[in-house]
Amino acid sequence: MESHMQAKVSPRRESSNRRLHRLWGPCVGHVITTRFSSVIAIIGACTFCLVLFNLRDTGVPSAPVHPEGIDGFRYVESGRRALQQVRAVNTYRNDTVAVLSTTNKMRRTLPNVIIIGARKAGTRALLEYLGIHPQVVSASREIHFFSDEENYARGMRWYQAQMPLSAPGQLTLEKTPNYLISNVTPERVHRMNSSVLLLLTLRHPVTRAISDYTQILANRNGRGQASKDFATLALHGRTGEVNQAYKPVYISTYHLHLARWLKLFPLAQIHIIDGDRLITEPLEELRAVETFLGLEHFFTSDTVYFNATRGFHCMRRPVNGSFVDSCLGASKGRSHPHVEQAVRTKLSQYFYKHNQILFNMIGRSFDWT
Ligand SMILES: Nc1ncnc2c1ncn2[C@@H]1O[C@H](COP(=O)(O)OS(=O)(=O)O)[C@@H](OP(=O)(O)O)[C@H]1O
Repeated sequence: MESHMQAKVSPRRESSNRRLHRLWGPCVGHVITTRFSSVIAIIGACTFCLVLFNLRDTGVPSAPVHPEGIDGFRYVESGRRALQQVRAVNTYRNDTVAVLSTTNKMRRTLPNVIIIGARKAGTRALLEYLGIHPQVVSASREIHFFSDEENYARGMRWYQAQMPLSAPGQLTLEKTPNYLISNVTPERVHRMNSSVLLLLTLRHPVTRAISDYTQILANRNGRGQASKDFATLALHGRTGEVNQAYKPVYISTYHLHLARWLKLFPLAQIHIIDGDRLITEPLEELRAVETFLGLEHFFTSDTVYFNATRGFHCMRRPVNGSFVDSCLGASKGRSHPHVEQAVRTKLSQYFYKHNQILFNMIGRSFDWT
């Protein structure tokens, strides 16, 4: 066969082949001596190029690829593109650390979205609303992983095991309002996943502080402990000045806490929800959250509706193919104790300058007069 094919080679080509043979050695010369060998050489060269192409450094691991075809992306800090890439990275990372459950394709993943606070600003309502979205699963209880030393010492596997099962493509959501004010949490969250998406609900600082006090009061009453009134705790008795160290006041000084997060996370990665509007206009706030998370629009007045008996919005939760009405428990939406207008004014004046710092920080303002 080989000698037959060689017989068809022209004398001119034969002499050039002999030159090549002399130059590149017997091996190369032999390969290109015949047309058949040339075709083999071209195929070989193409295969070699393909291998080189696949081995190139793309900056992201080449496997595993997300079942929906989403591969890892580099995170670029700019607007919408950044968020799209953040989502892709989240999906990718969670797939790589997924603990496969016994249920086919369902798994527990580390959260790709965290509600970091603020306490008493509607975090539970936000979690429960998002929990009925088909593309979201949420951990029902507060995990306190990053902010609690004992829990943090249990490790990332433990944290992951606290998450609900999710299908590929679903986001996993956790909420622990204490994360906002915890000094150690931003750095720990960042170490877990620098691309995690953060949700932060903010409420009028005075209303939030009174709501916080109401919660503490209810807990103390439940334990049979006596309590001072709000004004006594929030203002210094002798001077009448605001007691900045009183925790409900301190928590409402939002910029102090957010500044720690912004040292590590770009603002584009933190979506701020107006907690007051979440009470009155939840659909608008939820639609903005859907857009931020890249979810399909699911919430309508059918799924989130005002319940006149409850005095708050409630939701229709999908259960076994039908919808079940569901409102938050009695610990949400408690009536607040009376606080004198003079005390409210004093606090509003105190918060004014802090609010301005916050508004500059986030490029957005709230009507917190
Ligand atoms: N739909 C609906 N139903 C009931 N309550 C609602 C709802 N949406 C927002 N809120 C407001 O949420 C406030 C409680 O905030 P949190 O869930 O963040 O509290 S907690 O920190 O988890 O204890 C709670 O504050 P208070 O009214 O002071 O109790 C509510 O006003």
